[in-house]
Amino acid sequence: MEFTETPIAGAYLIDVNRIGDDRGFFGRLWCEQEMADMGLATCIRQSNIGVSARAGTLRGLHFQRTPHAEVKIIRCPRGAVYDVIVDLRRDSPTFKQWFATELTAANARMLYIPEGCATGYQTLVDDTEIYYHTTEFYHPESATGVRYDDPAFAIDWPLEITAISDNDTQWPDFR
Ligand SMILES: Cc1cn([C@H]2C[C@H](O)[C@@H](COP(=O)(O)OP(=O)(O)O[C@H]3O[C@@H](C)C(=O)[C@@H](O)[C@H]3O)O2)c(=O)[nH]c1=O
Repeated sequence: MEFTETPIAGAYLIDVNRIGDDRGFFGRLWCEQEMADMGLATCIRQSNIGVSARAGTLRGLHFQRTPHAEVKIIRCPRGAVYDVIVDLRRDSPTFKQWFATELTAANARMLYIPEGCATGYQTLVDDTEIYYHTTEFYHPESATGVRYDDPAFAIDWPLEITAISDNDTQWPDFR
């Protein structure tokens, strides 16, 4: 696994170290030891799938508040997404900054999102699947979000939005 810190403090891109041969390649998607060596979370409590039918679908931006804050580790085994993280940690040097990367089936890239950051994604092609781990159980009472078009962040999304939940259009302005 190859770890690259993003411009958001404590958030990492995790790429597969591809060991290739004439059949294709082999690589690790998860290794508790390598995560621990990097000082990253190792406790996986849930693994979730999200499937979106249409390109342009936007989900997010979501996070869980303390005491149920969680790390998420996201990848895209089918299709492609533009995945955004926003730093909501008031004591962070990158507070209110955002960062985006493309996660695709072809690049097999993962995004490690620390506690206190919200994440959301827009699908870039039809029939896209994301698969992600969380370090905390789902607690609906702690689950919340910030709006994709909140002027506090001014996130650039790549496509016209073709589908979004009512919840995700209604998160209040961030203060
Ligand atoms: C996250 C989650 C949702 N649910 C339920 C709540 C709701 O009825 C239904 C669909 O939930 P949502 O509309 O929140 O699904 P979705 O918009 O796909 O939510 C996801 O968005 C991305 C950006 C994330 O970061 C994820 O953590 C998750 O919040 O599933 C669970 O039962 N368990 C869970 O762990």
